[in-house]
Amino acid sequence: MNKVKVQGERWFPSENSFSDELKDLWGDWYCDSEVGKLRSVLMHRPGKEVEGITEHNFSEYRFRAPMNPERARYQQEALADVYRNHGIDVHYVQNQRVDRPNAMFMRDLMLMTPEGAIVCRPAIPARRGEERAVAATLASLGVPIIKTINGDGYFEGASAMWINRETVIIGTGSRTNDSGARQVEAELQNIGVKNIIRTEIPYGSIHLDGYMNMVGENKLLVFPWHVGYDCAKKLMDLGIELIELHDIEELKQGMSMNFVALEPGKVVTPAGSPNTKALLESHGVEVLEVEMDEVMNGWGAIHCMTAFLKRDPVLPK
Ligand SMILES: NC(=[NH2+])NCCC[C@H](N)C(=O)O
Repeated sequence: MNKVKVQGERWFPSENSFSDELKDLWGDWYCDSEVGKLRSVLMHRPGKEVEGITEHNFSEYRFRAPMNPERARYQQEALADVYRNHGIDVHYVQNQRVDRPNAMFMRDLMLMTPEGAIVCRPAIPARRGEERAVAATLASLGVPIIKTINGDGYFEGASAMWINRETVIIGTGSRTNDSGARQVEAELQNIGVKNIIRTEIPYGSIHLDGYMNMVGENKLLVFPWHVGYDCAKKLMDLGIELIELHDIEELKQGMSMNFVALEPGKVVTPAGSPNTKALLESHGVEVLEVEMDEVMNGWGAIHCMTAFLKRDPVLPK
């Protein structure tokens, strides 16, 4: 008589959550804010792709002016040195395409979350495809990819801004459509984000970081004429202090809001915007400056070039 035996031991699933196991199984990656102490970033060193940007073609790539590759690399390296000097790990994208001059603006290609990265889908044809090398690099580092924007959606990382573990702003406009925004919202809800503030990005801007940026826990620098009233109201109701920057020349020409917080109350910012610097200092923010004029010819600066891989958590008030 052939007896099939039930094996003595049962194989039970682990009831641990993904985030309980993230550190052990993948690595120490996390981001739920723009200001929690910065530990690790992903950048792309401008390679061959920026060597052919001239007077004749710069606007095709949505650059502001031709770019001197050597100077741009030098300025990016100076920024990376500031990060390294603050104990931040700087990782670089591997094997990026050589026909995508905007690839250095890493912010737009991924959005880090507490459980891993969302790989974006850039909106403009001149950028589409940059995300593939980013996905491969994330995989090789061991950063989980929790979502890749697909279907008819497009979404760029700078269309979202973390306020704290429970709150994220998402802006739709020329770089993020409703489908892209909904895909991101679904992922954020899945990992416990409670307040998603949807807002419209004005015609004259492409990303949220063109007119808002966090400088400390519960402290947001804004250009008040761009922030929708409903968005501002929701933020204030959540206890977020809005600091108003009024200098449109510094904001647009000097990209003075395009900074990265190294920790709450300490930012590294493009040099040359004294009014913004004074405003930040008057709110107790320490400001480090780095020359960025060459990089700015690509119409991006410090915040645009820096994707976060790890920040310390920031819990809601
Ligand atoms: N996060 C940002 N603000 N990125 C700016 C990207 C600039 C780039 N030339 C583009 O049009 O895509």
